[in-house]
Order: sequence, then structure tokens, then C-alpha cells
Amino acid sequence: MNFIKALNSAWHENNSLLCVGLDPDPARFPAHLQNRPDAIFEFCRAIVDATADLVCSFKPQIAYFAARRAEEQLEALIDHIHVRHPKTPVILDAKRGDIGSTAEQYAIEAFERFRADAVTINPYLGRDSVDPYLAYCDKGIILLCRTSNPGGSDLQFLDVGGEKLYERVARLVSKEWNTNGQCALVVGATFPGEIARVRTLTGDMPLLVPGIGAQGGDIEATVRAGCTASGGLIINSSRAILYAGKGEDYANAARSVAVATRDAINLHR
Ligand SMILES: O=C(O)c1cc(=O)[nH]c(=O)n1[C@@H]1O[C@H](COP(=O)(O)O)[C@@H](O)[C@H]1O
Repeated sequence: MNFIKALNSAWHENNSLLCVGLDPDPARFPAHLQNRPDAIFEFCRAIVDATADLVCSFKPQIAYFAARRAEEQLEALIDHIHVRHPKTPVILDAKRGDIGSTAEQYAIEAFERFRADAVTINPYLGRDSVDPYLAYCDKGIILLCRTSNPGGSDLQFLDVGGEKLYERVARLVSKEWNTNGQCALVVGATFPGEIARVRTLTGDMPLLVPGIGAQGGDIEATVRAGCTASGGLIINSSRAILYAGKGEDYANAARSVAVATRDAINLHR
């Protein structure tokens, strides 16, 4: 699957910019799943099946699986999405960043072991640290630019020769690193002014925008700042959707919040 093409199709066919983030925290699972050995897989599988027609992508966060020794459940989950929802791209949120030889291994992990369609990457080790991912031409490479957390400003707002560091990242990625047209950038919904700035710098490059829902980002301001004619935004919400319900019908509760979130986004497109 070519990530950028699949993303464009999903934006169009599902009429949705919403990405459901899969951040499974067993402490928040409904009681009936608590003692199952496959609880992490099963929790996410039900959410995926209940929301697949409402989203442009799914984004599993690898730490939630690795912390519980549940990488095999992550593999099974991504396989499940590919088989049951083959048009929905999977973004592995790993935020890797290391020297080239190690990055080669991380790229194998993301694209060959987990079979993700895209991966999140930290750009601060520079171009040669990103090359091993870019070598997978059909895959999406999503680089951190202006993250959603308050401390993101500590470094990303530093002045580097007349521009801010996040602006340099946006320019570098869009003008120099994106030779195969496979790159995207992370810009938090908590900073719509920076979404607008990054949109100006990058043309119609897709932006992964986490920070609505649990982090309180403004949906209207986000959409107005970054939306393009074809879509342009992958707007992630994790906890607000995953934990909308506490009982056995949690997947239905998740679906209701996903519908409302998709519609709130579409209202401002
Ligand atoms: O790369 C990301 O996905 C990411 C970047 C960022 O700047 N901020 C951010 O929250 N994220 C991720 O997006 C998800 C947000 O989750 P919620 O706040 O529960 O919607 C988490 O998986 C974060 O790791």
C-alpha cells in the first residue's frame, strides 16, 4: 500500500480527517477484559471494527504495547486492520531517531515486522538518520515538527538564524527530504497558529495533528489553519475515544464519540 495514496483515498471515501489513536492502557479497560491474556489486542480490535468507516487512519502507539510485553498483540492488531480494513492506513507511532545503522533496524521493525504503512520519526539527528526510512518509498515518514506538549517550545521555538527551529524542520523536510513525496509533519492541535505557519511553508503536505480531545486542542481552529482541498490533516484523538465508555459496550461508546468528532471536524472544512 502506498501511504499517501491510501490516505488520500481514505480522506475521500470516508469523508473523514479523523485518526483514532490506539493507546491501550489496561488499567482503563472494562472489567470483562481484565484477565484475558489477549486483552490489549481485543480491546483495540473492537474499537477498530467499530470505527473503521469513520476514520482516515489508525495510529497505534508502540509504547503502550511494548510496556506490557504485548508486541505480538500489536503485530496481530496491524494484521487484523490490513485484512479486515485494507483501505485504512496504519501509522505506527514510534518517534524513533538514531544514527543511520540503528535507524535501518528501526525501519525494519516498523515496516517489515509490524507492517505499518507509516511511522513517526524524530528529525533531530538529521538527514542521514532519516534515510533508512525514506528508502521504503511507498511508506509514509511523519516527522515531529511542532509537538502538542507545552515543553515542545523549549527547543522547537528556538531562533535558528532568523527562523524558529520548527520552521526550519518544516522547510527542510518539505524542500529537501521529501524527494519521493512520502513525508508528513506532526504539528499539535494545541498550537493552531503554528499549524497555519507550517501549512504556509509546506504547501499541501499532510500534517498529523494530535492534541484534540484529552489535550484540549481546538477543532475549529485546527481545521481552519491546516485543511486543504483534498484533506491535508490527520487529526488524531486517542483517550477521548478509547475510554468514552467503561462497560461492555465500550466500542459503541467509542463509535459515538468518533462520529461526533468526525462531524465536528467536517463542520469547519
Ligand atoms: O506523534 C504523535 O502522535 C504525537 C505527537 C505530539 O506532538 N503529541 C501527541 O500527543 N502525540 C501522540 O498522540 C496521542 C495523543 O493522545 P490523546 O491525547 O489521548 O488524544 C498520543 O499517542 C501521543 O503520543
